[in-house]
Amino acid sequence: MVRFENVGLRYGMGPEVLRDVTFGIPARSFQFLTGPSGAGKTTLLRLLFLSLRPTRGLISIFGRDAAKLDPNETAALRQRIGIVFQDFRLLDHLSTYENVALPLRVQGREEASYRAEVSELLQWVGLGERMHVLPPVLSGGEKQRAAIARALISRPEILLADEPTGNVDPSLARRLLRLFLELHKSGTSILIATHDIALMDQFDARRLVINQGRLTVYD
Ligand SMILES: Nc1ncnc2c1ncn2[C@@H]1O[C@H](COP(=O)(O)OP(=O)(O)OP(=O)(O)O)[C@@H](O)[C@H]1O
Repeated sequence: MVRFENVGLRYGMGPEVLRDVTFGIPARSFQFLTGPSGAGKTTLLRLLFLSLRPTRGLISIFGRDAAKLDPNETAALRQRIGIVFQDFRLLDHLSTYENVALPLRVQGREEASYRAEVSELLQWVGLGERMHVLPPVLSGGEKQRAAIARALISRPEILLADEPTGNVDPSLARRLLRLFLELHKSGTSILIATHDIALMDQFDARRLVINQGRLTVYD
C-alpha cells in the first residue's frame, strides 16, 4: 500500500532529519512507530499523509508516486487515509459530533445515513454526553478521543495516529487500542506512533524504530 525507498528529508537548509528510510506498509498490517523524542516520527507521518514532500528518494502510496500528484489527486488519496494529529486539529466552530461526522460529509453522504453510526462511536469513546459541545470546552483527553473517532469513522484504508493515547489514563488507552484493533480486523492498515511501551507490549505487532533519522523494522 505504501513504499518508501531511500527517503531523506531536511527542513529548509537544516540537517537531514530522516535518512535513507526504506520500508513498506503492507495491506491489513498493524505496526507501531517508536523512537526517542525528536527522532523523526511526526515527520514520517507527515510524509505518509502527503503533507510534506521528501527531499530525496521515492514514496509510493496506493501505487501512486507521491512526487507526481496534483492537489486534487492528493486530496483524493487523503480521503483514503485517517489521521490522528498529536495536536488533534479539531475545528473549533463545529460541535464534537460535527467534527467526527466531517469525513463522511466530505464524501458526500447524507446525514440520515450516518447519524446513528457517529453517535454510537462517540458513545464508545465516552463522548456521548459531549456530542453537542464545541471543542474548546473539551479536556485534552476528550479532544484526543474526538480526534480518534474522526479518524476512524470513515473506515479508511490506512490509519495513522501520532501518540493517540498520550492524554488518557491506562484503562482508556487500552479501550482505544481495542478500537484500533477492531478497525484493523475489518481490513485497515494501522500505524501508531508512540512512546508508550506498556501500550506496545499489549499487542504483538511490527515495530518500526527510528533513531537519529534512521528507521529499522522489527517484524
Ligand atoms: N517544521 C520544522 N522545521 C524545522 N525543523 C523541524 C520541523 N519539524 C520538526 N523539525 C525537527 O525535525 C526533527 C524530527 O522532529 P519530529 O517532530 O519528526 O520528531 P518526533 O520523533 O515526532 O518527536 P516527538 O516524539 O518529540 O514528537 C527534530 O529535530 C525537530 O526539531
